[in-house]
Amino acid sequence: MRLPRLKLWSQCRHIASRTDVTKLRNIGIIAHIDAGKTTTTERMLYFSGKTKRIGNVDEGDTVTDFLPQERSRGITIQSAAITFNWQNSFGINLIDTPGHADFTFEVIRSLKVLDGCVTILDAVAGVEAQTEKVWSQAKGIPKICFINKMDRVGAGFSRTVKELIVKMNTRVLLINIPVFSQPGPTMEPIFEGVLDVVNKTVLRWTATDVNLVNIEDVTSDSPHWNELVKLRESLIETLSEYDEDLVEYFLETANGDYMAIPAKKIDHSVRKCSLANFATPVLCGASFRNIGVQPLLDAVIKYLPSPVEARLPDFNHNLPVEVSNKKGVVVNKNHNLCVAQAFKVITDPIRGIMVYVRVYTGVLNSGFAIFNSTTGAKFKVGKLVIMHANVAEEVKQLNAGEIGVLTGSTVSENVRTGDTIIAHNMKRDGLRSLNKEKELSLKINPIITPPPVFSAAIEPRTLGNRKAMEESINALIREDPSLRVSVDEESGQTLLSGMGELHLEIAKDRLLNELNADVEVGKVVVSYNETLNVSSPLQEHKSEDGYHFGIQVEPLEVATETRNENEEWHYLSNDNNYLVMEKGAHRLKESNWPYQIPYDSIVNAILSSCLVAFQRGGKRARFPLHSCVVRVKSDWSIPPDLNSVTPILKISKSMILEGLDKIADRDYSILEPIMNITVTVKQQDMGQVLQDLTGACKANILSIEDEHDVSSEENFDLTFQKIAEEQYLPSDNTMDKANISSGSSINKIIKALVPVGEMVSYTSKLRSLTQGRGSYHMEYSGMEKVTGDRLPMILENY
Ligand SMILES: Nc1nc2c(ncn2[C@@H]2O[C@H](COP(=O)(O)OP(=O)(O)OP(=O)(O)O)[C@@H](O)[C@H]2O)c(=O)[nH]1
Repeated sequence: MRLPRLKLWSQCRHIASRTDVTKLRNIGIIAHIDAGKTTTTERMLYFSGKTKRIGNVDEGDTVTDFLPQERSRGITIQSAAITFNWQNSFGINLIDTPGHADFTFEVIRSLKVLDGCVTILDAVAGVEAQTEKVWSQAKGIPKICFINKMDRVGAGFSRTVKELIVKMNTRVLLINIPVFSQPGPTMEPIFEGVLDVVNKTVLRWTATDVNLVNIEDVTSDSPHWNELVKLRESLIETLSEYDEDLVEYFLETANGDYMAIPAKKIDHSVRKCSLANFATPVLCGASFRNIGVQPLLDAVIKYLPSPVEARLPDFNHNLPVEVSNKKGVVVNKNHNLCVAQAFKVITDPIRGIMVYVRVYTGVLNSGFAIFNSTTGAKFKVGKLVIMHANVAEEVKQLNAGEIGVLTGSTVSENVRTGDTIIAHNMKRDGLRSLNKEKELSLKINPIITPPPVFSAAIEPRTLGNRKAMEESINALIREDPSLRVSVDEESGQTLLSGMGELHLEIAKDRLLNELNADVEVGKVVVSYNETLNVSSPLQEHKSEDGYHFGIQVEPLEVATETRNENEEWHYLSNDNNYLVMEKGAHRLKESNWPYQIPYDSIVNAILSSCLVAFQRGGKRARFPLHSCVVRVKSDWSIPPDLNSVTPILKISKSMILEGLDKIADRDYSILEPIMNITVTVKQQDMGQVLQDLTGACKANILSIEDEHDVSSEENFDLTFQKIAEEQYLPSDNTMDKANISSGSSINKIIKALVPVGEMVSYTSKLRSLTQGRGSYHMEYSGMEKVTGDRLPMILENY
């Protein structure tokens, strides 16, 4: 046996090359609440040399959770983007996302611009509900799994891996597994390091210096040898299912010896499988104890894609896209075209509005003219910066693949979350030389926001404060488009709506304490909607001065049933409403356009009318309309010399409203948000919790399972069940001992569908029902029509 050696896992001193796109990784950290995302991010920043001390969530001094509300509550609310370096000249742009379901939108918009993900799992809790959700949202993005909290009593590495295979339907590649020391026969094993399957070493972290790692080669006389042989065999067998080159090497060069394949060869093969989403590399550690984070960073570089290997965004036009290591992504064969997407807006107290963008192709230069193809705005970009947590580095340009920030007064009115921006790489005012029809109208498909489920009324304390209140609400919404504001036409009341109670609570907190708004916030109520049961009669408008429109309002399900390729569907808002333009003669719009006003402007004008009309609400209780469609018949026309969209706006708005008025009251239905809830309780509390769910909460119980029991999985796929059974996994010694010694009962998981209105303040209710032993996770499932005795109850309360 060779003697162990000490490695100083020195902090990265190299400056990443900003021009070599193959050395860039844009990654996100995703997981269930409290899995350890922020703790892991803090360690990554420290080990990369970006910070000089390690911040802790529990002490409220982390770099990425810098909002006062994040620090005081110990949770992530906003995703934070940070840039740091690792290994020889690699740059990592990392986004730490929130785990709470109320902030799902933050995760969705981050995933849109990321090329790879690190999924963090809590080794005790296993694969939790929100992890399943974000995993499915990150479909198609290569992922690495980090099984964290291996130091906790009850940690189960293999049990968690098994859940991962069955619940996420993925093969796994065990890159390292936990190593424990056993202080005494009756004592708990202590997690101290990992067995590195690829490099055939054991890594032990020293308690005295977090940067020092004790590395021991595993040779045939080592106690870890037998385990390593089994793990290597299993790893190579899984890789061989995808990678024929490895099979060839294994048979011909390594002579069928699993231990003879060099680490480089295996890493290359793992990368192939990971990029193809064939399997998920799995590592483990305990970030809080600084164990396992450096190998995780190595894995990010080795197994996750660079921007040229990543999937491309969905563009609205089918333009040719070429990808090469040297030139990166080139759209429409135009090397001068820069396309970027804004994915996050924040208001910094010193720098003002900051817009985070991901550049997909070309170069974004400071001081150059930019075209926002989503809104049609043209402006000059001010300063460009790269964010290192809350420290900004000013740069002259952002290259393809990079994530950076636009600042300056011009960006605040001109860019919102989700907008596509176009620029010329070389010329300050080069927009005119770009192709108008194809390049300047190129859009990355927008980020769809989920609908809000709760609202609260907001009133200024004094009448003179209304303007200041509106400005503060606008600032809040600019940062978080999953918050929504609406004004009731009749009462003039302003309603702020959000994704959950916590979401609104944080919004209220920020409004009062950060933006110093002098407002009164009402109690939280459910965001009900209304929908149509029947279509409106066809409304026709024909005037001598050349306007002709045929407009009809329909329930979404009616429009979906008859949907065909002669229709153009435009998504309206998160209320699941659409505008359908029947194509007809206007299909020839590009080659033979008879009007002065461009087609897109006409559509945008009608979209605005739809929004206003749907927001006015239905006839039952004036709740905003949901799942409705405005259909514009194909034979519409406008005066050819018309140069303003105002008349189109006016005509279409009044036609939609007339159509809605002609539908009888009884043909409107109230819709309520239905939530998917997962409650985790001890066996002894289950009866009471179930009784409350089915009784007071009107829940529809979907299933009751033992925690970690994957045999009754809903998405149960026999192939992956078999893969899980065949996967070689070491025994979970801490978990078994923990269960035997504490005799703790297994948790039960109740899954149900519940109307959101019955879940207000459920956190405190569950706490009292279970003496604080229960927990739950809730997310939006969909809207359902309210029937029976719930209907008069809802109408009475409004
Ligand atoms: N024992 C142990 N505790 C850990 C470990 N990593 C994180 N924690 C603790 O777990 C709790 C949650 O950690 P966070 O890093 O805030 O988790 P998160 O996933 O970022 O949480 P949200 O952002 O709110 O979703 C904190 O109390 C951490 O100290 C670990 O490796 N071992």
